[in-house]
Amino acid sequence: MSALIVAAAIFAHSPRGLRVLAAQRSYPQELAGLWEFPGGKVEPGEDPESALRRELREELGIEVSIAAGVGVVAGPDGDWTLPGERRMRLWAAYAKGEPRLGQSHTALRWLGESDLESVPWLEGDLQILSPLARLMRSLGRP
Ligand SMILES: Nc1nc2c([nH]c(=O)n2[C@H]2C[C@H](O)[C@@H](COP(=O)(O)OP(=O)(O)OP(=O)(O)O)O2)c(=O)[nH]1
Repeated sequence: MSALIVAAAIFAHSPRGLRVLAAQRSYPQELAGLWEFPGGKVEPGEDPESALRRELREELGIEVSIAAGVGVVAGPDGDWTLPGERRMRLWAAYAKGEPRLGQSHTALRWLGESDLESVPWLEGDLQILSPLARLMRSLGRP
């Protein structure tokens, strides 16, 4: 069984439309500077959604509510396949409160669906950008 990573596409409504939070990794050196969905590894014995909530609390100091009617942003096989025998489960969520920059990241940025490609994402996340843009268009519609 490959290691499960849990992460969130955290949305916020802004006057210019729906935005999603991208976070720039601070470590390890080979990933530093690349952008990701905040999250991390599930610890032994932890259920995935609790792991997600713990990571978001630790990394950004926020609680989230999972987006009603969306839940998980699924790939072709549900969880997304990442390089290095990893899988990632990605939830659509809304932040309660403003995310704060912690030790894990060097920058946070709210991106609209048309500027998702304006930052260099981790390689495994590139497959998610088009489905995410589609989801953002549908969620952003009145
Ligand atoms: N959080 C996150 N990790 C991702 C994404 N895409 C992607 O390939 N990964 C990879 C990078 C890492 O190899 C792995 C996540 O590990 P991590 O180092 O963030 O996990 P963690 O917060 O539990 O870290 P640590 O305990 O090792 O410090 O998954 C993504 O969008 N978000």
